[in-house]
Amino acid sequence: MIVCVEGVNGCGKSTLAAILVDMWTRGQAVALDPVQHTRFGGALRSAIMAAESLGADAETLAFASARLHTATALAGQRCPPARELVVLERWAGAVVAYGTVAGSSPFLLRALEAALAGALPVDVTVLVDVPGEVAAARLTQQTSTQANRFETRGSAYLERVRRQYLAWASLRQVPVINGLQDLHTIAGHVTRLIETTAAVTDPGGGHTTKETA
Ligand SMILES: Nc1ncnc2c1ncn2[C@@H]1O[C@H](COP(=O)(O)OP(=O)(O)O)[C@@H](O)[C@H]1O
Ligand SMILES: Cc1cn([C@H]2C[C@H](O)[C@@H](COP(=O)(O)OP(=O)(O)O)O2)c(=O)[nH]c1=O
Repeated sequence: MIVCVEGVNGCGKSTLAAILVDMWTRGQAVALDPVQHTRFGGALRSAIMAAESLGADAETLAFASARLHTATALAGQRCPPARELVVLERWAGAVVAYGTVAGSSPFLLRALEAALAGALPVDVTVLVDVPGEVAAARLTQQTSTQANRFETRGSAYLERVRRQYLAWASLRQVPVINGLQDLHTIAGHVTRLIETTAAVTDPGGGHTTKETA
């Protein structure tokens, strides 16, 4: 089972991914950042962050390339069986939302979105939605990790990315979860979506997750 959590920086993806992994009872569960999952992706991300002036299409292509390489790596390990859980922090939605705000060509974005969708069979995708202001405030409070250049552009930038994410979710019928709710309520929503999908893909598999409190 591959679950993808999309959303702007600070919407709660990493925290939610950790909760989902912790709640999984069927088999192994792992959360991963598909950009940095491989050494190649990590190196690309460092190069993107270090680049002084990177054109929008070059930047979008580089992010997508890192993600596509992760798809190859996951396929090499064979895609997870229904009893295992992989939670991806962003996939194709990020390319569209961040890429649109960056000013990438719509043709390139459409092609990359299709390539990403074809590269990995994501079972459940959700968008965790928070206003840019809330996301920016959460990021300012975070002291554990060093902010990247996308995280220091402020609430207006995050709000623009959020709007693109919402437009994408509406077009692709991706469920939108209100990220202002309590984390366990959010995890409960995602768990129900996972259970519904699991009932179709692994009908005899029994309960997927622990009860949410
Ligand atoms: N639903 C929530 N309510 C309140 N705070 C939250 C919620 N989700 C995440 N946070 C907090 O917001 C900050 C950013 O969360 P994080 O999971 O790192 O976001 P992301 O991975 O999307 O950048 C963290 O300090 C986290 O504890
Ligand atoms: C253009 C573009 C930007 N971004 C932005 C959003 C992230 O803040 C930043 C780094 O991505 P990533 O390493 O996936 O996430 P994070 O640092 O938030 O854990 O790049 C993408 O993720 N994908 C894209 O296609």
